Parts: sequence; C-alpha cells; structure tokens
Amino acid sequence: MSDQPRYMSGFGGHFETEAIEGALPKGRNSPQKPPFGLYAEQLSGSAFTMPRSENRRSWLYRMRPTADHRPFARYDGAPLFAASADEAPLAPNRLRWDPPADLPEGTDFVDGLVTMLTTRDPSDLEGVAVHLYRASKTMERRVFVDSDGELLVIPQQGALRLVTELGLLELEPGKVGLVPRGVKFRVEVEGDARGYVAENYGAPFRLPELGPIGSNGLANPRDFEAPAAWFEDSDHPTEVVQKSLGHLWTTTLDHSPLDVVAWHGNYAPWRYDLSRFNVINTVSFDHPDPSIFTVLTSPSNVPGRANADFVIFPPRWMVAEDTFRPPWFHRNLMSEAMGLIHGAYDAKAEGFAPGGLSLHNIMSGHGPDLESWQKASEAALEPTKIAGTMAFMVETCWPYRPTRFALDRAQDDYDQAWAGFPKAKLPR
Ligand SMILES: O=C(O)Cc1cc(O)ccc1O
Ligand SMILES: [Fe+2]
Repeated sequence: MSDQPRYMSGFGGHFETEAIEGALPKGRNSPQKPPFGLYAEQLSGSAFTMPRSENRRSWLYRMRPTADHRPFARYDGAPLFAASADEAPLAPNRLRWDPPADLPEGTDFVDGLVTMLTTRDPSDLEGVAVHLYRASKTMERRVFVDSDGELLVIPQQGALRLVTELGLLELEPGKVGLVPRGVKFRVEVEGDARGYVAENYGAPFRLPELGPIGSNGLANPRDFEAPAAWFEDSDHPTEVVQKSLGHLWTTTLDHSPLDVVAWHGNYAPWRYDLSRFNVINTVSFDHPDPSIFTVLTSPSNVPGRANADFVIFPPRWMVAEDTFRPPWFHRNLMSEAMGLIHGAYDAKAEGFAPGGLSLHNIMSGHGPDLESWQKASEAALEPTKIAGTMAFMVETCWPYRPTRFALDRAQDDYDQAWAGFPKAKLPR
C-alpha cells in the first residue's frame, strides 16, 4: 500500500475500494466472518429511511470496531474552538476582520481552530459555523472527529494532508476538502498553514440544481475526488478528540482508529479544485444574483432557502454592457460570511485581505465600497478579466453570531467603507 493518495472521481458516487486485495466482502455487507477477521461497521450520514437521493452511508471494514473505546472526558486543549456566540445582543453592524495576528501559535490543526461565527445549536441538526485555523504542527498520535457536522476545509496558506478513516486527501490553497460528520481524521502540515473551516450541522452539502443551465456547468461532479482506501496498522496509544453537542471531548485508544482496510458506499470525504468551477455569468447586461456561483448547497426545510451555501468568486471575464459590474448595493434575508483565499475582491478596494473575514448579516446594507463604486461607475466597459483572485462566501438563512474572540478583533472603522457617497442630483 502506498502513501501516495489515490482518488476516485465523482460527486456522491457509490464507490468501493480496498487497500488489501480481498478485504472487501463481495455481494453482502456483513458476512458472518469478514475477510482477515476485519470488523464490518456501517457509518450512516442520514437516517436509514431517507429517500435514496438523500441517503448516505458507507460500510467500513476495519481492524477493530469503533465501539471499542473508554469514556470521554472534557478536552480543554483548544480554548478558542467550539466557543459559543457572545451572549450580548448583537447590533446590526457590518463586521470585518483582518487576518487575526494572534491565532494560536505552534499548535496542530485541532488546537489551532478558532471559532469566529456561529448559528443555531448543533443539536438542532441545522446551522453552520465559520472557524479559522492556524496549524504548524502535524497531529501526532491523535485524530479529530466531529459529531456535530461535516467540515468543509478551505486552505488559505500552506498545504494540508488529511489522513482520514476512508483514505488520504491532499489539499492546498485553491482546493477545498470535505470530511463528513463522524469521520475521524488527522491533519499533517509542513510549515505554517492557515485557512477557514465551515462546519455544517445541517443537511450534507450537495451540488445545486442547474435548472435552465442544463446538465453541465458550475461544479461538475467528475471533478470531485474521493480517496481510495488507506489504513495504518498502529498499536500506539492514539488520542481521539471529538466535538459533540458543541463541546470537545477526549479519550485515548490503544491503537490508531485509522484502520479501515476497505470500504464501500456513498458517504466519504472528497476534495475539489476550485479552478475547475465552470463559471456562468451574463453575456448581455446586469449583475446576476451570486447564486450562479454556488459550488455546494445544504438545503433547509424551506425550499430554496439554504441552511448553507458555499459560493465562490473565481477568475472570470466581465463583459456586461451598460452595467455596473461589481456587486450592487443590497440587503438580504440571507446572512453572508465572506473570506478571501488570494487576490482582491471586486467589491472592496481596501481592507479585505486574504485570510480576513467579513460578515453582512440579515438585512444589513452593503455592497461596493466608495472607491470600488467610483471606479466601476467610470470604467470603460470593455471585456475585462477578473484574474488572480478567489473569494468565497458561506451564506446561510440563520443569522450569524460572532464569538467574543471575533467581536474583540473586528475592524473598528468598517462603516467608513460606505461613507462619503455623493447625493443623487435630481432635476430641478
Ligand atoms: O459582496 C457581497 O456582498 C456578495 C455578493 C456578491 C454579488 O455578486 C452579489 C450579491 C452579493 O451578496
Ligand atoms: Fe452581499
């Protein structure tokens, strides 16, 4: 078995994969005696009885059952992670953050997670939280697992290697990776890695419907890569840090739980290269709603009103005629958290740096800052390419609430982005 990741292509596919030939039972899920004395374990990411289109489960064939563990105790090694929202009433202000200068130093991925924005409670099975991470140490002899939601990892600086129960995923800025709810993993890093994590407590992310766009476009299913089976046979004590019901817990196993030798099913991690996104936009006039840039959506119970949308603003041509091309001024029902992987965002000339974050919550007025508005109002409307940039948005119907850490570090002059607009001149 090589330590070189191998991938299988397709979003939501029913995969089967074995790291050792003959490890995967044929024709049944739970034979009386699985090959080599492996344990069969079903991991369900949906209720058993959900419709086929919603049903997600995989069968894992592992060296020991997950059930073999001792009790969990409170974990306090990641004090800024799993923090709840600040309890004071939240003013309807727009908020923005520079990349925090005081993210944890010298930590691994788990201890380097910092919760910035939260919605709902994980036990609602709805909502999304936005975290930052800084990791300069590989997770040694420990793994993390999140019972509260799936994790969309969005690197901004530095490469990560996700060693998951189902296989290996390599990520670097420009790629995103998803670890499903309940899947254990450790993160290996070289150097100082930073980025964002969207933790989705609700329905798992899926590709949006394409409607009149047709059968191709936006994120295409074949560009998603799930890992082939990979395992480690280690009898070293291994710590499991688990996030459950909004808190962190720890227990230590006498082995590595990354011991899944074979698996099959449609509940699996994946990675996706954002540069594969097929951007659709106007070729005539007007700036369409940003829903055209949706990579993934987690629906809520209200049709069309997402629990969470992961939206990107990739390099693209702007050709609209007689049009104010950047985002227009707007107020929304949906709440928008935005991050920047690299480059500059076309609605913000200043103050929104790679690694930074902004929050435009329910009904708060926002849009281009003064400088972006001035430039775009006067620009010659030739075809121009927006290049060298990748911003993203985690949009949700549940208004965000920042943590204390976030509130204490918000820029104090963000409102100035929209100060000084000239008054319209009406005919006399
Ligand atoms: O910059 C923002 O606020 C995100 C955004 C972009 C866009 O093109 C249209 C609407 C919108 O909320
Ligand atoms: Fe917006």
